[in-house]
Order: sequence, then structure tokens, then C-alpha cells
Amino acid sequence: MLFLKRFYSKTGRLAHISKSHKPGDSLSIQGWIKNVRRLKNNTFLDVNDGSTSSKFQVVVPRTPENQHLSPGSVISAVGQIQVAPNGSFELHASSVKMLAEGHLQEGYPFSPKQKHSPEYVREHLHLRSRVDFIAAQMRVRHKAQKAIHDYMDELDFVQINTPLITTNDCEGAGEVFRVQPDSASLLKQMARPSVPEEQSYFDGKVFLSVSGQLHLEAMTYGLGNTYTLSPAFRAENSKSPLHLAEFYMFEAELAHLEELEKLASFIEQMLKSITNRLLETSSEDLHFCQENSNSRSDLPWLQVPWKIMTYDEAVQVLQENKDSLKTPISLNEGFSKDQEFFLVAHCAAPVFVVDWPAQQKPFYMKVSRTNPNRVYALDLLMPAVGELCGGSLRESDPVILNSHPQLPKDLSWYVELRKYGGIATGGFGMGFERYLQLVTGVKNIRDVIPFPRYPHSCKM
Ligand SMILES: NC(=O)C[C@H](N)C(=O)O
Repeated sequence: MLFLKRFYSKTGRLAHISKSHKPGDSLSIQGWIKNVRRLKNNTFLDVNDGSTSSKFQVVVPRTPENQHLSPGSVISAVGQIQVAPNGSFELHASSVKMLAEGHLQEGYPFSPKQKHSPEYVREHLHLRSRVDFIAAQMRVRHKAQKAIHDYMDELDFVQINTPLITTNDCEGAGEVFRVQPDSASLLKQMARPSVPEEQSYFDGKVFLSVSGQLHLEAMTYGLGNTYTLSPAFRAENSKSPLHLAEFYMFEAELAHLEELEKLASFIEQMLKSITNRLLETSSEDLHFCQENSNSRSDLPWLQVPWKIMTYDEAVQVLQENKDSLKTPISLNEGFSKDQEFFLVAHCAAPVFVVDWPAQQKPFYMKVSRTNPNRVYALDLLMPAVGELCGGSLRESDPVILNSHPQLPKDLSWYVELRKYGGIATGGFGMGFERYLQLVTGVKNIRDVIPFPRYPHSCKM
């Protein structure tokens, strides 16, 4: 075991060489050749192994055996680290082995030196990890997940793997995908007289989860604070650059939470903290993504206190400025994107809109005891993406919950949670890809998830 570890660590990942090595060290690396320059005595290779957005230079003697090294090929190289004239480390290779040919002339869609549009790159999903900005995005995505898990762990939240197959439509918006076996013979074999045949696997209709919230609540009633970072699915016919049919949602449920302001403050601190962690671990990749999407890199919302305004105040601001808005204000549904952006610009900071009309929000939200037309709900509006988080205090009174006209019939278990040692809880959900768009400046949500699913497209 020890021997294996030492052997493995001999091949360095390019991202760590400058931190873990010094000039004169011998080193073995592996990677894809991104560019080749042949000078009189030496050939200079730009090599990348997927661990960083910078290229690493490998210098090899210009010999007939090295003549076949070309962009796209995979090599392993062994040699000594030296300092290049520009001050960065480079590898002077004593031996270079070709591990695989690139075959770039035979239909490879990307040219190593050209910058391709995200739309074009997206047409070749299976190959796009070789494109620098996608690789950078994926590393940021990984580090952002780690930052969330570390942060929540430090605060003693318990991570719950909420189910992806469920009987409930938490949001009650009818945006669920149905799940059933594809095999007709299996359905027939499992059929029962009282159950429609297509439902015979689970003895009822089941869906892909739109939110893990209700399951988190069930766990919070025994464990205290919980969270999940899980896939969620929405069957919406939206082509917008901010929507996906399959996305990841970071959801937390806080025990003994009585005030909406405390939830807003939790979200603000959490977002600032995980973003600062990300700036520490991934600044090179973040800047690479921001530059690639022509976005600003200073994230000014990290430095300012965020605002809170009530729904009524927000509507008033919009009404006073209706001539500057692209869409009319509707009191029956939430704000449009341009209205959300207007409110953020008006506040010159991210803003929590709180105290929403009950009829616009789902059954589980706590009704105001002074105004039954309002619920203790919040939407967090951010620059560039608009709504990033939605959350609420949960209705903890079983009598009020039971009398809600939209309470789904099969949620008696949810009401029962309140009966046996019920507590006050509240929580939120954050679209994880929208968060990535916010910090990297990437315009289309399809480019911050490895394999995007959206209307008319489920490739691979
Ligand atoms: N956990 C949450 O509060 C998120 C909420 N259920 C939503 O999907 O918006």
C-alpha cells in the first residue's frame, strides 16, 4: 500500500508543480499536447493534463524520434525542472513517450489554437472536456461543491441523500417528470387488480424529485439542521439560459427557526463564505472563466451588506418605474427576470424580497399570523442571474396546514411530523448552477454542468 502511494505520487499533476517542486527536481508528467513550436535545437511543447487552465512547457531535444509529436497527442515525459526565461517552471525532458495519437486531422471538431463559441462547443458534448473553459468550469464546480460541504460540516449540518424518485410534487406546480419501468412485460407481470398497469411497479404514480425539501424536513425533525446537494428535475418548456430540466439544488433545513430575517442572514453569510473559499482555491480558474465570458471579475456583492424589502415595497418600486421595465407587473405571479434585475440595480446590492402573497407560493409556507394573505417566504435576487435562492419558514401548525386548499391528499405523513414533538423549521433551496453562473460570469447555464438536459436535448 505504502509502495503504491509513493509510486503514484511520482507523476505530478501540473497544477501543483510550482508549489510542490523546486528547480533541479526530477519529475514525470502526463498530458495532452496543446501546441508545438519547433526551433533549431529544441521542440517546445505546451502540455495540459486537465488540472489547470495554464499550459506547462516541456522542452525536448529536436531529434528525428520527436518529430511526430503533434497537438492533440498524449505523452508522458520524464526530466528535470528548470526555470524558463519568463520565470515559470518548465520540464527539460530526457525522455518522451507517446501514449496516444491525437488524430486531429480526422474529424476532431476543435482547433487547439482557435477560440470556439460556447454554442459550437456544446454540439460536441462528449469531447468538450478538452476545451479549456469547460475544463476550468468543471474544476470550479468541484471546488464549489467542496466549499459547500466543508462549510455545512463546520456548522454541524447533517448531509441527507434525499430520494430522486418520489411520490410528491413538493412545489405543487405540476412540473414533474413521471417515472415508470420501460418494460411492458415487467409491468404486466407486476400488475394488481386495483392499480393501473403503468403504476404497478410502485403501486402508484411516482416522479423525479423537484425538491428534497419535504424529505429534509422529515429528517430535521429528528436530527436538527440538515442539508442536501442533489439533482432536481423540472419539466418546463423553457429555453432560457437560466433553466435546465436536470439541475443540482443545494437545500438546507434549519431547526428551531422562528424568524425569516435569520434565514436571510444565514444565506448571506453562507454565500459570502463559500465564495471567499472558492476565491482562495480556484482564483486562476475563476478568472479564466470570467475572461472567457467577458464578465467582470470583482464580485462587488461580496463587499456590501445585502438588502431586505417586502414584496409590497418591491411592487411599489416597480410600479414607480414601470416605464423602464420590459414586462408588465402582475400581482398573480412572481417577478419577471427584467423586474428582478431592476430591483437588484435599484438596491445596488443583492436583495431578499420577503413576505409574499400566500396565493403565489406553495402550501408548506408559514402563514403570517397578522395577515393571512401573506406567507413568511423569501426570494434572494442577485445580479446576473436574478433569483438564486427561494426559502421560507414552514407552517408548523398541523391545523392550519390541514386546512390549506392546496395541501396534496397523500401528504398526511408531512402533517404528522408536526404532531409528534413538532418544532419550528425553515429553509431554502439554491440552484447550484445559477450560483456557478454568478461567480464565473458564464452566460448560459448549459455550460456550467457537464451534461446539460433541456427541452429537445438529452444527449449521451
Ligand atoms: N428547500 C427549499 O426551500 C427549496 C424549495 N422547495 C424550492 O424548490 O424552491
